[in-house]
Parts: sequence; C-alpha cells; structure tokens
Amino acid sequence: MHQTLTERVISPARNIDGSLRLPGDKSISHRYALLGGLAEGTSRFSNFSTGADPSSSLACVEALGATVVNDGKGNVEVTGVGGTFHAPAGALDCGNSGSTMRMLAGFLAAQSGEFTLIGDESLTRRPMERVRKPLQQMGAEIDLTDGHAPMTIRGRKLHAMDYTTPVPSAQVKSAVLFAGLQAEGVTTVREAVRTRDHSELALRAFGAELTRTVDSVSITGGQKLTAIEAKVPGDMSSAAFFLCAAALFPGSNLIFDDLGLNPTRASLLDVLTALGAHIGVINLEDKASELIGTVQINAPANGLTGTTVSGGLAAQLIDELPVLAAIAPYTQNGIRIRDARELRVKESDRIALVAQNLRAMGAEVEEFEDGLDVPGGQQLHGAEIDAGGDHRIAMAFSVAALRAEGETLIRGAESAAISFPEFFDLLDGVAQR
Ligand SMILES: O=C(O)C1=C[C@@H](OP(=O)(O)O)[C@@H](O)[C@H](O)C1
Ligand SMILES: C=C(OP(=O)(O)O)C(=O)O
Repeated sequence: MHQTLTERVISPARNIDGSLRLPGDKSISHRYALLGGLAEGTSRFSNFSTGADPSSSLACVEALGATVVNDGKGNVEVTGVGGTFHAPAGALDCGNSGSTMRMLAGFLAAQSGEFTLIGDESLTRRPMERVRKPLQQMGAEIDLTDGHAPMTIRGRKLHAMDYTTPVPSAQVKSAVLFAGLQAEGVTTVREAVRTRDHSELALRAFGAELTRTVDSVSITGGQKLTAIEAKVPGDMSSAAFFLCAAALFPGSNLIFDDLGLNPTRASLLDVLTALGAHIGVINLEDKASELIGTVQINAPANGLTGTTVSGGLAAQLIDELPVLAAIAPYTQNGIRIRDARELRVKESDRIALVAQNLRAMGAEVEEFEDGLDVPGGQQLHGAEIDAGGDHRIAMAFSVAALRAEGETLIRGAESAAISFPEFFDLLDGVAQR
C-alpha cells in the first residue's frame, strides 16, 4: 500500500516484544511548563514530553516573558518571571491543546493586562465556558464567542472561592487552583470523581502548600513558587497503546522502564488485569511526588475476556478509552463503555469516530450518547481509517490494525505528534512481523 507524509500503512503483527522507555507525561509536562514559567528561578526538566501540545505551553510562557531553552530531546530549562507575566506581543497560540488553554486561563485570570488565547480549528470547537464561569466568579473578566475560543481575559485581583466542578475535569480543577494560588483567601475545589492530581503534586513540588481531603483540594492565595529540577515520568497514556497491543498477542512480552504510575492515571493496568492480562510492577519510586516504576505485561494465553468501564473509572480512563474500544472486538465478551460523554468534546467526537472507524474495519458496534458497546469475538479487516486530526484516534486504530486481516491505512497519522511523535517508530521496534 502507498503512503504519504500524512498517512501510515500498518500491517498485521505476529507478536509484540521488547522494552520501552517512553517520553515524558504530557499532563505533567504542561504543568511544569506553566508553573516553571510563573516561578522564580530556572527550572530544569529532563524527559519532558516531545509532543506538540506541551510545546504550546512552553511557547505561551515564553510569550509571557519566561525564557525557555529546549534541546528538543526532552531537556528543557524554563526561567520563570517570578510571579508577574509580561504583556505578550500578540495572541497566545494554544495550538491543539485544551490543557494549555484551560490551565493558562487560570494563571492569567489573576494577572493584570488583557490576554487573548487562540487555538487551531479543533480547539476552537471545544467548550471553554467551563473555565470562564469559575474564573469570572473569582473576579476576572473573560469573553468567549459562543462558549468557544478565542478567549479574551482581562485579569483582575481575584477573590478566593469554594467551587464544585460540574464535569469531571482535571483541567478545570487546575485552572481554579492556579487562579486560587494568586487570589486573596483560601480557594477550595471539590470534585465528585478524583481526576488526575498532577497540578496538586506539581504545586507542592514548586513550594506551594495545599490541603487535600478525599474529594477536595484547598490552596491559600499569595504563595510564591520556586524553580525545581525534575525528571518527567514516562507517559501512561502513551504506554496505553503499547499495553493494549501487547495484551492482544499470546506470547507477547513488553517492559516499560520509568513509567508514570500516579494512581489517578494507572487504572488501565487494573482494567487490563481484569481482562486477563498479566501485569507486574516493580522498582516503584517517588520522584517529585509522582510515582514511577517498571511495568511488564504478558497477554493471556486464551485471549482477553470482557469488561464494562463506567462511572468514575470512565473519567479516570478518559484518554485511554479510544484504544480500549479499538481492541474490544478481539476480546471474548466485548467492552461496554458508559458515562464517557466527555469523549464527544475532545480533539474530535471520539465516540462517533471510534464507531465509524471500527465499522470501516468490519466490526459491529453500538453507539450511545455517553459511550459504546463493542461486542467481542469479531475479526477485523484492514481498512482506510480517518483519524479526524485526532492523535488518540490515529494511534488507537494503528493498534487495532496489528491484529486485523490485511493492511490498514491511517489517514491523518501525523496527528500522533500532538502527544507522541515517537509512536510509529517505537511501534515498528516492538511489533514482530
Ligand atoms: O489535565 C490534564 O492534563 C488532562 C485532562 C483531561 O481533560 P479534561 O480535564 O478536559 O477531562 C484529559 O483528557 C487531557 O488529555 C489531559
Ligand atoms: C484531550 C486531550 O488533550 P487536551 O485536552 O489537552 O487537548 C488528549 O490528549 O487526549
């Protein structure tokens, strides 16, 4: 099959075998970029994500006066502005990154001046009212167009507040915490489902104090941040593609060194174990409060069973759901996903696009407003996949293609670089053909 720069042909694999050390976690990299940009002093990060999204966060803090030195190989130095951002020369371009736009909004809400945040076509379709509302309640003035970017923020002296997030979103929680860091008084964020807590851990690493209960986090305003040195753990959401690929092939053996194992991010290991995969974790270490370790996966001899992902688990696994759905036809009993309507407002409508692409590969699938039913026991065939400009769709279907009959053409494969530019090379390295 012919491929171009934006296309990839994936041929079936016989097995998955090897060991991987993955580039740094995208979520943690964003937080280190933004907090490092505001802090006093020079932060030094190694294994920083090479994805385009964290680069958008770096570019934004640079435009706001921080100095960024990036060797493009994961070593990044950020010299922060020491508490007050400078007026940028123009609009702040968040690219494809929802994390950048929403979390940066939290920082800028308390900074004096007017800031305009823009993004690409996909980001401009994503809901931003969810950050405008709490930040406005704290005192900032924020304009959107019909709930969407461009976002214009006129920063103000903020007052603290007690906020319950209406949707499970670590980005919204983080935006309020970053605003709260600079507000007068104690800001509390409550959430029904504990979403990823990298902001809480990073704030502490940069020297801020916060208090936590099972379902809330509180921060006192007016605390200063000090630069840190940190190694970013390997990205579990990137590992997900390889974990799912390995789980499909009896006889597979894959090892991940220095993988991020933050409990709010590692539920995929439990789900794959419930499906029958054998997973071992050793060498657990606590680095800048983030857990890392070595993970080994072997597939079950008789294939994966089946499961339901719903409730809080769906929220915690939100970025891993496309790849879980993409391997579901190869399980015995299928995978049922519910309570995941947030998937519809990611870089694409991930429920619709997963269903469309599974059908293109010959699978039966039922689409629900908040999820999917993918029956098991189905053999897929190679097809043309439309990634819809969405990195996680491109990578999820590259994994499904490994067990399909015939070759699969992934259109829009370049989008993998949003979170994981190394994906296709690493896949070639571990897929035995
Ligand atoms: O906080 C983060 O780093 C992220 C939170 C999630 O988004 P939401 O906060 O919109 O759920 C996730 O989908 C995204 O990839 C990264
Ligand atoms: C949804 C994602 O990221 P963001 O919201 O930062 O664009 C993602 O990486 O899957």
